[in-house]
Amino acid sequence: MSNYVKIFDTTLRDGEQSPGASMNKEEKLRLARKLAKLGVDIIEAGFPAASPGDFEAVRLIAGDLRGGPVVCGLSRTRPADIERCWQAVREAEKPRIHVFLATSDIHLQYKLQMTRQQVLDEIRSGVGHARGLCEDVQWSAEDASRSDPDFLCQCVRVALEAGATTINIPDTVGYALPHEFYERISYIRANVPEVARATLSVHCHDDLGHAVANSIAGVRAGARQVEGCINGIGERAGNAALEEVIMTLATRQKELGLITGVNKAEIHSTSRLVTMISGLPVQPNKAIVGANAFAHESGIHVDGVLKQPLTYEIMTPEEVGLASNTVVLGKHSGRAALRNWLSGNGYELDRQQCESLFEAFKRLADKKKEIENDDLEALIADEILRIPLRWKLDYLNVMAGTEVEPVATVRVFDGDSLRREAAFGVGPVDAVYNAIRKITGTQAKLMRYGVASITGGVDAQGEVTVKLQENGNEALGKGADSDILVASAKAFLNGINRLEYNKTQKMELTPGERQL
Ligand SMILES: CC(=O)SCCNC(=O)CCNC(=O)[C@H](O)C(C)(C)COP(=O)(O)OP(=O)(O)OC[C@H]1O[C@@H](n2cnc3c(N)ncnc32)[C@H](O)[C@@H]1OP(=O)(O)O
Ligand SMILES: CC(C)C(=O)C(=O)O
Repeated sequence: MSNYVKIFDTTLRDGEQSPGASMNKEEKLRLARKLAKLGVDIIEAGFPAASPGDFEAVRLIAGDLRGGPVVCGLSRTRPADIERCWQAVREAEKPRIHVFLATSDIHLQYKLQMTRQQVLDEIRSGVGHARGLCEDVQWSAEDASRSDPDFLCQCVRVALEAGATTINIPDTVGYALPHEFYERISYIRANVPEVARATLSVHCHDDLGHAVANSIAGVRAGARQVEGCINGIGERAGNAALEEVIMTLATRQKELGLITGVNKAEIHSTSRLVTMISGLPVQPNKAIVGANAFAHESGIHVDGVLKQPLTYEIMTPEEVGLASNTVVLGKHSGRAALRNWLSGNGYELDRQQCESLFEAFKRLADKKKEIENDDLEALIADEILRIPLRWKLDYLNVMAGTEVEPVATVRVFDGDSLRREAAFGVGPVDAVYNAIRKITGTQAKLMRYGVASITGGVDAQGEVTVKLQENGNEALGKGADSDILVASAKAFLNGINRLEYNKTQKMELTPGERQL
């Protein structure tokens, strides 16, 4: 038996069945081209009988892709659906009609309202009709994992006799356990030996979170096509995430002995395109393509990864198309992570400086979820360079609203003495800044002003970052407070302190500040 596993992508069909993920034909075409670049073997482009738009999308993709994957359309066993499907895929270099019919008693009794004999007849006529139009016909036994195994085998036999070239065994409602799914595929192979003439395929849903495990169980039992969607999108809880299937086969190739034709370096960009087009975000902890899949924060992990990535990475980020892994600085970071950040950002601190920066960093990390470059730059300025705090906010009062011109009264410490001024402005922040300008006499221009919240909730701490420029000198200022006007005043005064310090020290802008 071949060790090549065909990858059947149904992001454009089953993936599109995710509520809210409908795609227009231009989006589908764009994604189909990307999937072709990813190197999947089959693209299920849609369900042509579903709507004129889906018919057009499948037709467009079939006519567009050259030298690449098989282009497939889904169809019920009804003659009109099959004709419509053929009309849509016939221009493809390698067209496929995919006919499905449910085989479980639950579906027969309640949904199809058909007897087993009627189902067998319908498979024979539907697959036979499709085969009369197209050389490549796939038949799927919807709800196969809940079907009576012997009746399922009978259906498979009929589909093969009618000309099916691929037999797909779906776990439509994600009910199977991996060992059961393995047994089901093995049972079909043992009881319908003629299935060896066709490609045996698996199509698993994730209702109990076993879609990928069941797909791998399927190929271990002899299936040689795996169906799924990028990012694991799809009906209800989704389909098997193809990137996980692909990377499982690649990462455990020695043990499984199976290969695919996928260009793995395209995985990440394909995932991003699917997110963009479907509008379905990827959870950060999602395997392979989640934002945290190659990110490390815990000190012990970062220390290990910096010494040897193999300690905590079972595949390289480059393999799946990411430039590198990321080290995230936060509450759980250790000194190795901080030293790594410092050397990467051009700082040479001695041991003692590193220690005091590390302590300040941990104090900040207890308050703030993620530590950004700006935060570390500010800590270095405060903890290592120890910029003197000449100007310090004492209090401020602001009057603003729809009917008054904003006016602020601000009192500031100048060393040990106090100074107070009032000023108008176009808004409350501008009024505060004009009052501070009067007090400090600064000529600094405000080049950038940004607000971020440090904590959540109504008592969130707001953090203001400003970038100031005066006579060619630039400096960052930061201030945090639950009142955004107070945070703004603190940031402005912090920037003025740093500008004055720069003037006396002729201090260059730090690398982090220069990037801003
Ligand atoms: C497991 C899967 O993912 S299967 C694919 C699911 N995807 C979709 O359904 C998306 C596209 N579907 C559609 O746009 C519509 O359902 C259409 C156009 C196909 C059909 O619409 P309608 O004719 O209004 O039928 P409706 O959707 O209400 O019901 C489905 C009918 O198809 C029948 N049916 C279901 N599966 C099949 C099948 N494989 N072969 C033949 N008939 C089937 C049902 O028994 C039902 O028949 P009934 O109307 O005689 O009761
Ligand atoms: C049409 C088939 C393959 C399907 O989507 C399912 O059974 O989940």
